[in-house]
Amino acid sequence: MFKLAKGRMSIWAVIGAVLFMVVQVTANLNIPSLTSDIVNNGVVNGDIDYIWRVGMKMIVFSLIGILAATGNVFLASRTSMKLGSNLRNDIYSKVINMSNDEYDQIETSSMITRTTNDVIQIQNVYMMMLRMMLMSPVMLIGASFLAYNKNHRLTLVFLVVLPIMLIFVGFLLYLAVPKFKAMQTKTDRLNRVFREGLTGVRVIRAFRRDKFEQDRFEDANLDFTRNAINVNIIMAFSFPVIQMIISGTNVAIVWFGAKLIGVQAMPVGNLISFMAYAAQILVSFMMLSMVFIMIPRAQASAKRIQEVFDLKSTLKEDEKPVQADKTPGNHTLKFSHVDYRYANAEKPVLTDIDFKSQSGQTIGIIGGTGSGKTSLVNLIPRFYDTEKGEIILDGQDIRHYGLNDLRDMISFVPQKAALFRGSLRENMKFGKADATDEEIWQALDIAQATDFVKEDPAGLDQYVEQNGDNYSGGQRQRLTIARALVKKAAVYVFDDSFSALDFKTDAVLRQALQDDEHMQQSIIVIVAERIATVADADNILVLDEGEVTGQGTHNELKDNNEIYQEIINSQIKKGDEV
Ligand SMILES: Nc1ncnc2c1ncn2[C@@H]1O[C@H](COP(=O)(O)OP(=O)(O)OP(=O)(O)O)[C@@H](O)[C@H]1O
Repeated sequence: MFKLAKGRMSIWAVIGAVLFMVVQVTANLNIPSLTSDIVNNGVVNGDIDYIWRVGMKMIVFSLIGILAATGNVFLASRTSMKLGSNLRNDIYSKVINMSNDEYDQIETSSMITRTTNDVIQIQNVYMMMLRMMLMSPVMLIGASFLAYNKNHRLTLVFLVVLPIMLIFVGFLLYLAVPKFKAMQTKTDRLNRVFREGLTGVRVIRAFRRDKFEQDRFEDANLDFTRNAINVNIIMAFSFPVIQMIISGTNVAIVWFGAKLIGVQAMPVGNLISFMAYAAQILVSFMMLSMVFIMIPRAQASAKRIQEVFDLKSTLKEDEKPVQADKTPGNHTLKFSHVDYRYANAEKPVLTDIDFKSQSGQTIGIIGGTGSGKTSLVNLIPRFYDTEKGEIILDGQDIRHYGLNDLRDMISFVPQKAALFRGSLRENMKFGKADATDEEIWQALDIAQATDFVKEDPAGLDQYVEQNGDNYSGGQRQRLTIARALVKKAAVYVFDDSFSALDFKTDAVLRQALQDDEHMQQSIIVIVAERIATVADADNILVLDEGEVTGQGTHNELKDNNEIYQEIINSQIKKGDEV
């Protein structure tokens, strides 16, 4: 937990909070002594002047205490909130820069809980620590010392009370800590089920799984609620017990104190201040135990956050990266006997992938579902790294380029069309921040998106909802294609990006790509399940179970590749054009 705070909290704010706390405790500890003074020397002797003088002192100490407490709360809150904010930023930046292998290791819902709920636990516990954890021992020691000074014999009461308190707090910790710790994993489960339900709501409705999903959610919710209720029961049960212990202590103090006053072994005022110190001792003891209840939960949260930071990047950056050539023309791409295996997978998903291409050429990749097409293209921008073999771009192993430099050379249209909430213009500028409207319209033209974009009078200012939900599947695909085209790259990868387009649009779009001057100077990689989409490619790779069973032009493969023929036959049967 302390490791997480290192460098993310202002040391000056921490020192400031501690100093304010010391001032606050000193002021608070002085007030009971002044009370006994005012009673013993002012009230008992009827000395009004004395009462005024000491009274004024009490007011000054109270004001100092209030101001110091305000300063302490301000600095403690500020620096712990800052810690929370820094942690969130760092987790986000870690996640954004993760390789897909690392990303696959922690579920998205858990990642969200870690960034929000877990960070809040850490932030709260630091605030408590700066407020109470440091204050309690100082107050405990100070109050005990001063109480002992007021009357040695009365202090013996604590020899009975403190062990009772210790046993009770120990019991409380034993009951509450596991439940507090479990809160985080239960929050995770609740978020996961909720998230799945939300993202898959249409599927759930279509398959009439509403009841099943509702039960699943209720189950997770009930589990979470039960735990939360148990935690609250324990806490609710603890307060009256503590109150009872405090009241019992007061009764004992008054009982024995009265006897001491009776035999004139102690002045009346000392009894009053002794009771105040006793309250301070017990309250600080309680505050300390509360912190000890909260720390294990925060530690569990800290462990979960640290797990994210500790994810080792499998993507190693070259210490002396070579400069990438981002100018159009003259680019080459070569896969040299590439194997790839997902983390923890038994066998490679890609074996001995070998092909080459150059600017102006289109590579088609075709194969059945799960044959490894997406896995293959994901290797080009280094979303994952090859297990064996090399991918060579412009004569250099892609691992020799800086990661950002490499990704600048590639424009990628992922299988799942993802758009972001904001204006269409903002979405289109994703790959080229300074793109002009003209460039954007040109890309929309090639992507066959101009017509439906123009239907909205807001044009490029039209609003894109989260995930691009206000567009149809085909429209979303065309917009993601346009976004990729706005970026001027050496390699364009279209991962099954034409699947939601009708045949005509698919054909017109591909023709427009071929006619575009910049595209003619780039390498185009098109992944498809439809023969028609890749038929014009200069080289088509036929993938089957991660292996290239053949490569060549449409006509070559049509004649001599069995799998290609099977795909053609299956699509002819379905009535598709070839
Ligand atoms: N993140 C992952 N972790 C583990 N295995 C994966 C992962 N992604 C894909 N796979 C496995 O790799 C194999 C190839 O998947 P891939 O997505 O590359 O196929 P594909 O040809 O693109 O399929 P589709 O056309 O259905 O998208 C599949 O068997 C799949 O289960």
